[in-house]
Amino acid sequence: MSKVSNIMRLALLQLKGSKDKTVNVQNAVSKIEAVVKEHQPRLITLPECFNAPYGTKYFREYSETIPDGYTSQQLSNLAKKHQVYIVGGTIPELGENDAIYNTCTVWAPSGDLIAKHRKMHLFDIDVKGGIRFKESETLSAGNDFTTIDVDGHKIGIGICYDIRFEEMARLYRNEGCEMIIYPAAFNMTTGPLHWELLQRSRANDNQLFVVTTSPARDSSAEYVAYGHSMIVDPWAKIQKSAGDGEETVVADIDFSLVEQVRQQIPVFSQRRLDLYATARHGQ
Ligand SMILES: NC(=O)CCC(=O)C(=O)O
Repeated sequence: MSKVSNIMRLALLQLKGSKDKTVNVQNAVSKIEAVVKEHQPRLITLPECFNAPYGTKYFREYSETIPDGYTSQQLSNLAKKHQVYIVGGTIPELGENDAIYNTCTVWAPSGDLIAKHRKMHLFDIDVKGGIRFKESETLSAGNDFTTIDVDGHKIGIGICYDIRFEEMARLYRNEGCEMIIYPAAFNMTTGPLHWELLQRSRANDNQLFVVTTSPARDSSAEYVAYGHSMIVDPWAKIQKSAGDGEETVVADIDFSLVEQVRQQIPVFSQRRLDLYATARHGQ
């Protein structure tokens, strides 16, 4: 599709979570209604696991089929009602053969599901004295890369831990993406160390926009999310970021920055691929 405009208004909803799925989804619904009324964004993003508590013991209980489950239907209706794109954070998805996935749905203004991204890299870490988490205890990994087209702009989708894998972001850049959106929920151990660093790194390496949307921080939750949803531009500058509480971030993305950076610092045409693809590759 040809580019309709270089400017796109985005709204990132950093939402409070709870153990009540209906409350979580209705909170998202009311925040979407409010931001549409006040700012008319073209694209709205939600956090990772926004309809459920983030924890391996909860994923199956809260899981739903896509696109006929309760959460999907709410997002589809809103996208259609307000003629917006919704990158619907993630929800635990009940998939084929009883497998559960951490899945991002993307809804077009027609109300149609235009993409479904299953988290490809499961969050399995054990930081001594910090955090141990093992998504693979209950989740299966997705195997497919996901890109969408919004008004002629190609956007890649990843989920949280996926951001640590530079190869995935590189692949999206090579496919022509100008932005990568990661619904995410970093934590209080790795968040302060790596959250901003990873976003600015992926943006800088690939000369594109990086957008993350986190749940709001709730210090009484079993998993305490870091917050600080963020938009980083292709110069690796933070365009806008949230604090740690419930917050809506609205920003106008200027996609012409992508081409500016790529022309002025043309690393992608300067790569010495003739030298990198050696026997050492992969060691
Ligand atoms: N939900 C996640 O994938 C968390 C990733 C994370 O916190 C990290 O440090 O990576």
